[in-house]
Amino acid sequence: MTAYLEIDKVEMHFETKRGRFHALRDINLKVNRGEFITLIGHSGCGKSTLLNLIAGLIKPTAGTLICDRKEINAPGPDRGVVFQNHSLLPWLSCRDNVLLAVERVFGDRETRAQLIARARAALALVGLTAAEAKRPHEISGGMKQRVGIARALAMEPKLLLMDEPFGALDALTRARLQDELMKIVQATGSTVVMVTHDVDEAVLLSDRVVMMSNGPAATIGEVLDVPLAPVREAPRLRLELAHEPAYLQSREAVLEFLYRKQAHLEAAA
Ligand SMILES: Nc1ncnc2c1ncn2[C@@H]1O[C@H](COP(=O)(O)OP(=O)(O)OP(=O)(O)O)[C@@H](O)[C@H]1O
Repeated sequence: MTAYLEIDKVEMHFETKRGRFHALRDINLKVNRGEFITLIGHSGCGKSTLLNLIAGLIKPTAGTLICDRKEINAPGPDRGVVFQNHSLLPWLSCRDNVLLAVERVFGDRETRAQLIARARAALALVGLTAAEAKRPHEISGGMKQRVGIARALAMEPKLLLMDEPFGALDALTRARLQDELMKIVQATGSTVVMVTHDVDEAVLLSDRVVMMSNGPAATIGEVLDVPLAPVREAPRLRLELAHEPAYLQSREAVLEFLYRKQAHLEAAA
């Protein structure tokens, strides 16, 4: 089976005032359709850079990224992106923020009523029907983030890219949105690549946790297969997992990588 997303020998350098900066080296990763992947690593190791490469927002210095057999060289509606800061337009209602994205993808082949129906369905999926007419300043941080997710989902992307989508939220809101995301993934079967700093979030949600080494010239250090039933089959239940050996061992493996293996390298550098 060919992978849905294929990252092959990717290198990323940035030209800076102080010369060339080697951000990523020899990144190789294959993601299958329907898989949920998280990228985890210490701050500055290049997680967002890798996500931006997949989104097509930046181009690699070397190597190739292929999505659904086509080389990625620009952003596209097949890849929906959710950033940490919702980036909503403040003068538009929640519905119109979502509608804007929907129009870009489906505007040339659907009526306005159909486009509005799509925007409303996406807001319903994240539980925001009641807030449709509100503008961003009238809703909470968690709700804004849900509008951002609705906007990405409304484009029906085959690949959902999320850069610390819940990073700015309090722990309870974060847990609620993680649960919601699991339900959405089950309903849509989306393939997801998500950047996170949070070990529990990574293990709770993913089929595989991709652990990155420290930069400069960061690369994929280890990939952990999480031996739990995939979220796309049934949302995982956090309270049950708290005592589940497979969950606890996975969590320990990620902590070990981040705080023992990578901490040593950092100290030695
Ligand atoms: N446009 C750019 N120009 C120069 N250097 C950059 C650029 N973008 C990122 N970098 C550098 O590349 C490295 C990786 O940055 P990136 O934002 O991808 O890390 P990250 O793992 O997402 O960090 P964090 O977890 O703190 O968000 C950092 O050292 C950063 O300073």
